[in-house]
Amino acid sequence: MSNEKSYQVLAIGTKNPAKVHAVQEPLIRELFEFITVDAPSGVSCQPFSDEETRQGAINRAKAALMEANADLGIGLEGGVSETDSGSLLLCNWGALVDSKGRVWEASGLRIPVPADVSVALSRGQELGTIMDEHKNEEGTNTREGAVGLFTANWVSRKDMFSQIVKALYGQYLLSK
Ligand SMILES: O=P(O)(O)OP(=O)(O)OP(=O)(O)OC[C@H]1O[C@@H](n2cnc3c(O)ncnc32)[C@H](O)[C@@H]1O
Ligand SMILES: [Mg+2]
Repeated sequence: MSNEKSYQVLAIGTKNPAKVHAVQEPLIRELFEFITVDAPSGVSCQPFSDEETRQGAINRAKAALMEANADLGIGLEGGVSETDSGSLLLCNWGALVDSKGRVWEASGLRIPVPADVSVALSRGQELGTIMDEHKNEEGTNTREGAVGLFTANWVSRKDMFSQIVKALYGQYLLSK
């Protein structure tokens, strides 16, 4: 008789290292084989509402699961949402799906987008591009992200998405 435990395949619907590490770090002791998939979000590159961002996360999770023929799929999506007064908030969503079609959702930290960045977003620029120009660097979205820049690096993009991942996985465990 074998004592070996079986690994489940968890497909992560992105190749962005900030998001991939946000999934791998909290789940490192769980029995998962991780596969990264460049999954389409099915929404705009820069989601502009809570609902669009949430839908992007669900679409990515489902596409990753299908593509990798995995047991579980996870999607993480960043966007902005408008408040009643017209200002913008950074918003972030995650979704976990299983092969039976069940879906778990969680959203993360919301933080105001500074006025000058909001103006650039309203002109149609993508947040990642605006952040890169601001820092005069490339690929800030794969590292600290906008949330890092807006919090003096007290919260990184990975930390923020990790909390979403923990909330997703906890809900999934409770449902088993
Ligand atoms: O490869 P993917 O997974 O698409 O990674 P991404 O960085 O493009 O991530 P999203 O599509 O989820 O994010 C939408 C846009 O918001 C940007 N962004 C950067 N930092 C962010 C943050 O902390 N929160 C939300 N969005 C952020 C991101 O670069 C995109 O322009
Ligand atoms: Mg993107």
